[in-house]
Amino acid sequence: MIAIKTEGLTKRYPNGRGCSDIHIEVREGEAFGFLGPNGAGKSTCVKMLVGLTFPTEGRASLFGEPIGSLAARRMIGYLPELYRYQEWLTGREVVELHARLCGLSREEITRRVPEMLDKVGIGLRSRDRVKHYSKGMQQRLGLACALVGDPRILFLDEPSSAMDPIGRGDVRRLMRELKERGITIFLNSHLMEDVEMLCDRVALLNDGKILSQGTVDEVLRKSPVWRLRVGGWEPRLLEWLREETGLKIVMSGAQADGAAVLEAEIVDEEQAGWLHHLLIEQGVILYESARAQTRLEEWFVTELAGKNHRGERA
Ligand SMILES: Nc1ncnc2c1ncn2[C@@H]1O[C@H](COP(=O)(O)OP(=O)(O)OP(=O)(O)O)[C@@H](O)[C@H]1O
Repeated sequence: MIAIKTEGLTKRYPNGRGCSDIHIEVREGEAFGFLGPNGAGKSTCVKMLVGLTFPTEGRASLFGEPIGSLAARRMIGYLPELYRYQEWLTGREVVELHARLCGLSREEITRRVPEMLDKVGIGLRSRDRVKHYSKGMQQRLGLACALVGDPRILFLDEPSSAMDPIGRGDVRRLMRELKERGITIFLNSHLMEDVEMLCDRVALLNDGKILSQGTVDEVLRKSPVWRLRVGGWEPRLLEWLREETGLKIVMSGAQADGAAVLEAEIVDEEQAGWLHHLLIEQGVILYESARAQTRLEEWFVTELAGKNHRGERA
């Protein structure tokens, strides 16, 4: 079932910025990574999907319900990029308020609010006022608010931007758990590792438009480069190996004690076997050998190379 569908979704602000002609489909239970440089239009698109701002053209739906409708809004949980909660309330009161807005019954509120506060790791501080919370705690509070209504679709705009590495790890685990429960996740993030680990598919936005989209597996195509960490290396071997194998081999790191890292472009596995055989025959010690993988970060940088990032320009 399609959870999120957009057709030519466009928002043009009076200054001409925003995003345009966005076509995406996210299936139920999928995690979708929405990526792009600063100012690309990611938050604008999310704000339309959650019904906070209106499209100037195009349309979109959540499980078939038009965005902005009550039926669509009932299905979502949203952690905004710039979250601010009522400083004079306690954390618990803020989540209770969100639970009431979601229409939860008194019994559900009594059960779910403390459960969500514990889940995001602020249960012990839930009776403190928000003004005494750190930025990371406020972001955790925002996650509790997004989750309290038990949403079918979760929109997370930079969910761990204010958190320390421990907090980021907590959010990563939480997102994985939610995905395992079948919740559809739409994630805006600059943390490529998180996107790579969680998302099934990604779209890359630049200058308000989708530049590229596909499954994470497609994007992280296997690279032809093998990386070998070796010991007992002698510089004379490099030229000899190139001649024996006919492969393009470079040394990406060599030390006086014979430790070195080689990178070889290998198309088929026979060549890999031959290279490893020759190295061992020459008395080289193989500590590690693996095919290098393109990381999402490299994909992001490569796709955007030479492109204009209008959103960031004055
Ligand atoms: N309310 C607004 N009025 C006018 N222009 C806006 C408004 N909100 C955003 N913009 C502009 O629209 C473009 C897209 O902004 P948006 O916040 O959607 O980008 P983003 O991809 O979420 O960026 P970031 O990664 O920095 O959060 C930017 O050029 C921004 O300056």
